[in-house]
Amino acid sequence: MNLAVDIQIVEKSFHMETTKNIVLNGIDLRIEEGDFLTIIGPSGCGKSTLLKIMAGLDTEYKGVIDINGRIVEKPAIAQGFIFQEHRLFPWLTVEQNIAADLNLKDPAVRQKVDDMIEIVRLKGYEKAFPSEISGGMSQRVAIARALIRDPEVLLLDEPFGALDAFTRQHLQDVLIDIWQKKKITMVLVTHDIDESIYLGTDIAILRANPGELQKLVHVGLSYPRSRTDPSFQAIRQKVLKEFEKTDTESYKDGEGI
Ligand SMILES: Nc1ncnc2c1ncn2[C@@H]1O[C@H](COP(=O)(O)OP(=O)(O)OP(=O)(O)O)[C@@H](O)[C@H]1O
Repeated sequence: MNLAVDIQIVEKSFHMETTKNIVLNGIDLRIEEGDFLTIIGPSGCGKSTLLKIMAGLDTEYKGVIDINGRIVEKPAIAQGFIFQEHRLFPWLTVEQNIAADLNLKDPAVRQKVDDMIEIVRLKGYEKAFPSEISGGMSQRVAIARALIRDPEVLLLDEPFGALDAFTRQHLQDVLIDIWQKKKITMVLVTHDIDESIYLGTDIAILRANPGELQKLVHVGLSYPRSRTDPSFQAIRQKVLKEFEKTDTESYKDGEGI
């Protein structure tokens, strides 16, 4: 396997009026091509900040992010980004949102949009507007819009956080399906331990104050996974144990999850 993403963050801090808040400290992580890294950790430990740095949305930090040999210095198509809320254009239909600035009249684009609609399971909703579809469907449109540009890495920040448990589980399966079909490197931030195990080839557990890598857990289970399987539960215990450690270590300053 080739190395897809090399993350070396020496320090990321935010400066308040008189204080300096060190958010990420010494994060050193490598993601192999085609892997699915999930990132979990207590609230405020810097998960979203880490993802934004990887996306090139935040460049004010000490360190370097390398994606397939290219240093990330600004947002680029190579780093697809999915936000918690879908951010679709309300005045465009599903297919127009997926195509966005690409010309839907171009037969090659039309074909790609149709393929994406198939992959994200939205056939029949091509002409619907965002106001006419559910939150889960909107998030699938957002994923299709990122994927149609063939990113090298897809970065997802709590993409299913606002959805109900049933929709969430369905979309986790859709995401696994996309990941397996497109063989794309994925990085997903979540608060949900089960989601991190269900999706990830590897789980990065962060602790807070400052955000540091507590543990990298290799999941090592085949897909599709069963949440009730003893091997799944064994990984869960392992992750929970690490969480207990971050709990006592991260909340020294009285922060809650
Ligand atoms: N633009 C900003 N200016 C100042 N501080 C910020 C900014 N963005 C984030 N922070 C601070 O950085 C820390 C990490 O925030 P971040 O959103 O990355 O954490 P998180 O782990 O994603 O949190 P959550 O799980 O609650 O979404 C927090 O203390 C937050 O207040």
